[in-house]
Amino acid sequence: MFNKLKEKLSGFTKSLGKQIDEKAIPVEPAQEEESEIDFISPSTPETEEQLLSGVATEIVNDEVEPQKTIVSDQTTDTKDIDAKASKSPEQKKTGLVSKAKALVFEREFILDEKDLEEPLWDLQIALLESDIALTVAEAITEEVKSELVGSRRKIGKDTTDIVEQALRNALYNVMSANIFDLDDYVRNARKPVHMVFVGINGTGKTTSIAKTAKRFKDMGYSVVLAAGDTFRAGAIDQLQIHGDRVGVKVIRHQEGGDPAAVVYDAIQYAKAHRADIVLSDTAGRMHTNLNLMEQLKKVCRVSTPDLIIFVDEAVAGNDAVERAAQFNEAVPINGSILTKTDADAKGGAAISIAYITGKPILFLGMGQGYDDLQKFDPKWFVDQIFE
Ligand SMILES: Nc1nc2c(ncn2[C@@H]2O[C@H](COP(=O)(O)OP(=O)(O)OP(=O)(O)O)[C@@H](O)[C@H]2O)c(=O)[nH]1
Repeated sequence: MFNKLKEKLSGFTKSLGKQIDEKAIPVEPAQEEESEIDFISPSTPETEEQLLSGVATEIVNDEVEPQKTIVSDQTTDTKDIDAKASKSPEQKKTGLVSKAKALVFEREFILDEKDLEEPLWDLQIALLESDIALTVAEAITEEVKSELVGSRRKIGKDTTDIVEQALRNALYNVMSANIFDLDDYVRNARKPVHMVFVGINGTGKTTSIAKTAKRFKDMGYSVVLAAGDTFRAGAIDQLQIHGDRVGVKVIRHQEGGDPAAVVYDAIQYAKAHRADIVLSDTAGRMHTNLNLMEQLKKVCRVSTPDLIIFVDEAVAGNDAVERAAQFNEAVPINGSILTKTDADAKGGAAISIAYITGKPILFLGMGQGYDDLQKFDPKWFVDQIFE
């Protein structure tokens, strides 16, 4: 999953990490420790021993005090304490010198806009090549820039950590638009909750309905399916097979019938049988097919769904994002399901779709089995990319 994207982001992280490494400079030791370094400074020879013995006494006292209680029942510790207390001034001095050295080797860096110009350009290209929509790629690079430019940052051994964290935050932020917990919603909503699934042909809409039905059924809800794709030959039977396999009722009419009537009947059935959830299939259609889009608007108007869920395949990249935006204009969607993420190397649609539509991703389809449905969580997603 997302292997190409992982490669590209890792390339960016490494090259900017290297640049930071080259730019990083040793830092002045912090104030407190500076005074300790002064004790061993050859420029103050008369006071050095005095000061040093003062500090050493403090250290020894610090170390002895808390252990006094242990001393009474652990005789071996007494030796330790004695050893510490009897360190020569030279030994104490060496301890302080090594402490000072460790501090001097800490490094920090400040990046300015110019430092980042080229790497951020490379990042933007890498994101575009991963099928991330232009506005989203710009938003990500802006976030990375604002996190890295200007502020003074200390670095540890691995400079790539800093870059990775900036990227993680940026990706998380663009993907977490209007986070919405579908499970909470269903738990609290008036029943039956009605969800209509929309999208183009062949992207995995019917399979996603079956997966969603199974998921809710496993959670203890009773689910009814509405075979609202009366347009495509075989679509009704296909949904029936899925319904039988996952063990939920399917309401169906004749092929070529009015989809709004099927959906209406499914809701009546659910009310009569106190079912919790109705999931309605609709005919796949291109967003450019105006007649079919008008028909979809009618289905959504007549059946007043609680949620309209857009389904598309992650492998379609930018096309999926564009379709989501256009369906959202026709019948305001509440969220998306992205299928076939298991076969998607680029990750562009998954990263862009929530940002572009302003509506959250609800689930990711991750295989052909009924359980291959992952509730979407931006943090989980970002972890997958950097695992
Ligand atoms: N690898 C993989 N395949 C999937 C996933 N979801 C669906 N598929 C497959 O995609 C194909 C199309 O799925 P359908 O559910 O029939 O697609 P649809 O959108 O309902 O198509 P229409 O009925 O033509 O509207 C099937 O072979 C599914 O098994 C997924 O998450 N991963």
